[in-house]
Amino acid sequence: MAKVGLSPLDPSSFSRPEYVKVTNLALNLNVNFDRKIISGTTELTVEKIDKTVNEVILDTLDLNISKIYDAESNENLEYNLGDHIPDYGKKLTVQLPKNEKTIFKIAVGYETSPEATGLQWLSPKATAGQKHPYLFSQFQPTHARSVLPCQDTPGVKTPYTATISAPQEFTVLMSAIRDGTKKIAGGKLSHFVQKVPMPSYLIALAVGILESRSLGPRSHVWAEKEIIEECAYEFANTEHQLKTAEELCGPYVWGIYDLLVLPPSFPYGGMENPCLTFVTPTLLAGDRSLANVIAHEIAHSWTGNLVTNRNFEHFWLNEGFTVFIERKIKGKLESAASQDFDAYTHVTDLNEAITLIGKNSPLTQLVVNLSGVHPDEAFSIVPYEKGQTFLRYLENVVGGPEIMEPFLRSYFDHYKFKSIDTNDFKSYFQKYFTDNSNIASIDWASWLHKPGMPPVIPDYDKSLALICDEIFNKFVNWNGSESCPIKIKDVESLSSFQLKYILQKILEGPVQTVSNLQVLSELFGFDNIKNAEIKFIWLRICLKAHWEEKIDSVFQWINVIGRMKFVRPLYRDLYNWEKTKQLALDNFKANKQNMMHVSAYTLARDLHIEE
Ligand SMILES: CC/C=C\C/C=C\C[C@@H](O)/C=C/C=C/C=C\[C@@H](O)CCCC(=O)O
Ligand SMILES: [Zn+2]
Repeated sequence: MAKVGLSPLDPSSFSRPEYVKVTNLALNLNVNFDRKIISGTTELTVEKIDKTVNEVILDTLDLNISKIYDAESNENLEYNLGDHIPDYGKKLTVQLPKNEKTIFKIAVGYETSPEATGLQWLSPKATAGQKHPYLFSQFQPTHARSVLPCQDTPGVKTPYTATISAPQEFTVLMSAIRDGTKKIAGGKLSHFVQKVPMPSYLIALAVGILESRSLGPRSHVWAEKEIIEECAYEFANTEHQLKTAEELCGPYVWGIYDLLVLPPSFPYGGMENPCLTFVTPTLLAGDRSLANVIAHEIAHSWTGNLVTNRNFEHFWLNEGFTVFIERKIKGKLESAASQDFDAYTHVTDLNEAITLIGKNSPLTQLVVNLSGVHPDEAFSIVPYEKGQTFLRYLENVVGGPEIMEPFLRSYFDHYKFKSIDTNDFKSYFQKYFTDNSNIASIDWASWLHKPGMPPVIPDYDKSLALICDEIFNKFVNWNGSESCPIKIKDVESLSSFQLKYILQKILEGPVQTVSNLQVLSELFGFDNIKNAEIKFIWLRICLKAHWEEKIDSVFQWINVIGRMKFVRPLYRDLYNWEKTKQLALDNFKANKQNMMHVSAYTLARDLHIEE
């Protein structure tokens, strides 16, 4: 059911940019760690699209508004705040000055709530340095409205400037070009400019005690000093990845590409905030093996950030394209076999996700209906993996990468700086390939609108998987009485992705005995494994085997890291084992105040807790 007052163009926003549209944002905000609030003014430039309309509609969530005024005349403006709709907030309707102008500057004075869903305020003990607090944001999909009044829909893109005041010793970073700092009494001002129009969900802010290291001509990595050298080592290939992405996609328009490695509670692997990708420290494997997430975030510089889904019902346009490009970068930097291995092994993940959601659930369609469903609730890997599968299928139909890649560059160029929906993509594709008779066979309706697994799974190169299948078969056919049939020499040349694939097969296969798992653990050194992807699957295998000694390790890990990709399945596994069900519920209750809103919100649903 659609929620009252939400837009017909975007079921997750109150705003109506088709009448009056925000065209620029200027933030002037102060960060108060003691009160856990941000306060100040956001100035919005708005333009009448429909000259007969005299009000602008904005999204807000838990903002305490003190006044709204015409920034040019300083005259107060009338406004109305609607009823609070859980998860969506309040519709803010501002009456525009009554004159002949079509462009206005309105300023909103306000402060945020300490519970702002788009912010995480960390106490010193949740940081590596342990001495100072830390603040970071995560606005995708609809949390920008908890920090600034805005048209919080990806259908609206604007440039922004910001002046942020914070205590002197802190570094302030945003998804923008840094434009200098100035000392003031009791703190400092940090200035930012983002000239490229972008949606509200890409505005980002982090404030902490940070250091940086250069990664290349247009990149720095930022992190707390305790992990900065590790980060500089891990992400040393960033410039190679950027150059490869540019060869595939066209010019990089954002100027700089910096990385910020956040404290472990960050809920995602990475977030593609322009000029400053946010990443989880769970990428720090020590051997650069998880830097594919950086390729993913770099790819977003075109897919999502330059060409943006009009609303989150078309999220696959952001994420399916991004995974497709990420794997192409991998193919160019490593090999075609590893590109395909990545795609092939994720078919299993897609299947697992679809089974969990329900193979007939409309949320497993590529294009979803989000009326009455919050995007955070609908989020899964389906748009990522089903989306990339569709694009790979289309690539095969049109004649391969040599034909598809020029199309991709043309598509990015055609729709750059715009927000589009699936029909825009479809019509551009059909027009571009109008002379290609193969495209008549594409069953668009099934691909886009049917739930469940994709209609076609492309014939991927499985050479790297076959090596793993042999090792897996040896292990599962082992009765445990003779010595383990897997030897060091069988596994030492495996990549961490191959090891992960073997473990995934073990997880999906029959329950293992603890004694067989002990042998496997010694062989691979799982007790001290640094690679978070391996650690994750390994702990799931241990829980499935009801290996009681490992329960503590699981809780220790999920109480430190916040990455939902790992934390959610582990909580679900704990919930599904009678011995750990109540422990999981108690642990969640004890720790949810340390989690970001999105983690607490989705975990409460996973654990069937009525909030
Ligand atoms: C069908 C889905 C419909 C709507 C979802 C829209 C937004 C989802 C929202 O919850 C925000 C997602 C943010 C994602 C950020 C990063 C991911 O790419 C990370 C993926 C998982 C990981 O690696 O940790
Ligand atoms: Zn992504």
